[in-house]
Amino acid sequence: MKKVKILNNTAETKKKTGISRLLEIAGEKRGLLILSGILSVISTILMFVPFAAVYFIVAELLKNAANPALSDMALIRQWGLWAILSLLGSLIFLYGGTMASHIAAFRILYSLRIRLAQHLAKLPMGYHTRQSSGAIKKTLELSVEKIEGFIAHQLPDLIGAVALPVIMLGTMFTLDRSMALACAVPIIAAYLLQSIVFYGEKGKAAMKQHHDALEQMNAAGVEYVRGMPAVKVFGLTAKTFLSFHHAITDFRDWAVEYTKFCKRPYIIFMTILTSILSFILPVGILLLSRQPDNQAFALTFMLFLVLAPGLSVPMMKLMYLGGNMRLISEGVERIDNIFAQKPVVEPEVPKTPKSYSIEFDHVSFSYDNQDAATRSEALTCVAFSAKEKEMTALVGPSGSGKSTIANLIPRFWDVTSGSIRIGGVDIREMGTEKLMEIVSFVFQDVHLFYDTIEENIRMGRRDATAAQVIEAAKAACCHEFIERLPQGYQTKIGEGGTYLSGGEAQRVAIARAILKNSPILVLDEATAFADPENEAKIQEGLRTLIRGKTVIIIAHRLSTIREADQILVVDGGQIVETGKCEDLVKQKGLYHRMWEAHMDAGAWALSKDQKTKVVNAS
Ligand SMILES: Nc1ncnc2c1ncn2[C@@H]1O[C@H](COP(=O)(O)OP(=O)(O)OP(=O)(O)O)[C@@H](O)[C@H]1O
Repeated sequence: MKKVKILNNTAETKKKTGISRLLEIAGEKRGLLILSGILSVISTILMFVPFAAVYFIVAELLKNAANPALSDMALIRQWGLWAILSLLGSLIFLYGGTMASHIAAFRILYSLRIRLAQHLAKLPMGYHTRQSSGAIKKTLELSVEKIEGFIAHQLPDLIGAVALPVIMLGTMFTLDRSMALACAVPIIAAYLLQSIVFYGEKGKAAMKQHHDALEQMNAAGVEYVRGMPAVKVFGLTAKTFLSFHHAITDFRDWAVEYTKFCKRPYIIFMTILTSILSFILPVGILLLSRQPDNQAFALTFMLFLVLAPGLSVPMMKLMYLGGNMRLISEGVERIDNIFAQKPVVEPEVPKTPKSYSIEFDHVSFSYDNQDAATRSEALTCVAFSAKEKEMTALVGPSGSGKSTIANLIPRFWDVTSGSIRIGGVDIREMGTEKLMEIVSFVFQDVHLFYDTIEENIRMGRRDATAAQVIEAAKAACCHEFIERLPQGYQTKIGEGGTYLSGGEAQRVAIARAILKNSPILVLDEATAFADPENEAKIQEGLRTLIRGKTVIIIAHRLSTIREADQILVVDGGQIVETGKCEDLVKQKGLYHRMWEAHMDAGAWALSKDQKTKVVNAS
């Protein structure tokens, strides 16, 4: 592997910021970039040749000003030819340089996005709940895209914009120091002004605000689009959906403030740069008035007048680059912030469990995204063991901690104290890859990817054949409805209006889990969306799925877990009752009350004459 340490999340990489960090990132494709730089410099030098040609042609004409017929026409034509050829050559080298920088940029972009995506997948769920997906999306897309712009376009421009003035000023100094100084003074002054204003603390703070405001706007925009059903139902608009509205107005306010902040220094900078001639003219005229017969000086003066305006073009480029660079640097900092997030800790020597029983050993847990002052434990000293190949059900009121217990098993979060063991091995000593291999999860909200149904099911096992996918779909009772879709298993979800109902999506998720066939299965509200017909099918799918597996199931409908080997009743983050259904009903505790409510709910019917019952069937 080549030098790709650049964006690894080490403390070392965190040290560099700004342009040096950008160059470090660009350094991943150093060879291509050096080639691009060399080609850009050659192109710049060639661009300078027409100026020299003009100089020599005019010198020849001036030499024979008294009798132009004596001018060496062959020499003049030769210089004319050189001017055209060098201009063409300059364009060819520029093309080569830009190609090299683009290839480098897109390779860097690719590897950066892949590494970012991989790193994000390794972060604990706590990070993802803390960060809005809009903000992450902005970093993944915009900030990375800006780096591409920097490497592909701005880096070669930067080399050209530095090389050209250096060559020009160098030539000027060899021709006439006083006039070269008159040229250099306004340029230095303009740059000092720019760096003081824009690179000062205020300029840096403005760039941070820019990214913050943009991130908030992105996050609120994603929220607005995601919450469209609620937006419609409650008649919200982009104006009345306040967080979105505020994000937009904040960004507008920032833009107005920043424009005000930049206005004056920008105008001064532009005025100085575009008026280099007004610095040279007085110096040149003064010197010429002292030696009116010096033809060579007159020629040099003329060359300065031709060259000087050309200096302002690369200088302007440098200014725009400076502005962009500040924006990009802030974006890079955000990328580095993601890399600096600690992934789920992996054991040095991963252990493999011998069996698939699950044991919660005095587990306490609190979510770290809550305000420290008001933070409370979501789970307190939870202890139970789920035997291998048995079904353990979690029931309890809403917010009691059932999903939290389930989410700790695949290490979406790590326990605050205590430990969770699978087959006697602490899950933190197991290696997440192994853990993910042995645990399947059917979530409350099924997420289907924008892909074919076949690929969505294959997510359970990447190497499954089409026949195995169909077999799993049949077992999960989804083969029939998939066959009815326009392109069967090749139908893309979300395309051409193909969407699945909640129950159908649940069955696809079950098919995935059947295909994965892992020995431990966590089912969170698997029948939450089901209508009676769907529920029967889901139950049938589940029966196939759970056979011979250690199952942890959270179910709202108590009837679905009647046969469970063990029921854990959770309340206020603690396990308050444990046993089989009939034993718990006899205990006359919380489960008994829930069971009664469940029975009531079964008999409940909607009628104008009956009073509405509020039933919590959990
Ligand atoms: N990501 C989170 N960040 C902070 N707090 C959370 C998070 N998820 C859940 N909680 C809190 O933890 C507690 C337990 O929530 P949990 O989702 O485990 O309950 P539950 O029993 O599964 O509820 P339900 O039956 O309604 O799904 C609640 O007080 C909840 O507000």
